Amino acid sequence: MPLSPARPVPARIFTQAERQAFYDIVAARRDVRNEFEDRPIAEDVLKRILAAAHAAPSVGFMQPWNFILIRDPARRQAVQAAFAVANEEAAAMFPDEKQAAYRALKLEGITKAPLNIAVTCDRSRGGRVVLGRTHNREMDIYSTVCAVQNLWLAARAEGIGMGWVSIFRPEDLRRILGVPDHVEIVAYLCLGHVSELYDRPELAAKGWRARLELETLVMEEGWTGAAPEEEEDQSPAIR
Ligand SMILES: Cc1cc2c(cc1C)N(C[C@H](O)[C@H](O)[C@H](O)COP(=O)(O)O)c1[nH]c(=O)[nH]c(=O)c1N2
Repeated sequence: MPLSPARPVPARIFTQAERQAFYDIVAARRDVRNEFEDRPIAEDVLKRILAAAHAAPSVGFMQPWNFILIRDPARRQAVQAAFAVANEEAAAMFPDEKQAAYRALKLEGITKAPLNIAVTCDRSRGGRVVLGRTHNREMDIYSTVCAVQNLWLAARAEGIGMGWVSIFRPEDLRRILGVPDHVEIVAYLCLGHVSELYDRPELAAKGWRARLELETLVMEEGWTGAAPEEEEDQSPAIR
């Protein structure tokens, strides 16, 4: 395939409607646990979502990710069982007065969602010395998280809900999925069509934790001290 010349081409200017569509998708993305419908995701849709993930930035263009697609009900049952063990341990970590509220939350859609995806980071890809990772070894993990966020937004654009489940003993997932030691499991994701979604984070809707005010998080020129936590804002549209 002929390569295009190695110099910049004009940057496309997006229309106001295109920009707004992007911000609407960002604002309407949710972490989904329970609203999954029981119908498969079409292969062409899945391909586009994965292509969006693969278009993410990565340190030294390392592209350290793999996407393990998990559809087998028996394997998802095993993952669900691993979650249940860890979730019981998790509940016990909260102060007594929060444990009942924690146990009332639904924190995964592993068997309800028709598709699970484990996103991994191959820490050996691209060799030992990677451009941009020379002074911070975690940059390949951060890159993989960028891919997860692209995947999450693309899924929402396609009408697919996604939930991230992180309440596992890492060694349990590694065993169930047969992941080798040099590869880190960065995210375990549940995906499926959704026709209903919360209009704000479910944890906010259920009173677990409120969204912080953006203005309290922005600092000028240097660290000026974290502000005390404020009242919930109502997740306004981004305009
Ligand atoms: C790294 C990471 C890990 C997790 C999550 C997210 C991220 C980024 N979230 C989802 C999280 O609770 C959710 O994103 C916030 O509550 C905000 O809600 P929205 O994503 O805006 O709907 C999440 N949710 C859940 O029900 N079980 C889980 O184990 C996790 N784990």
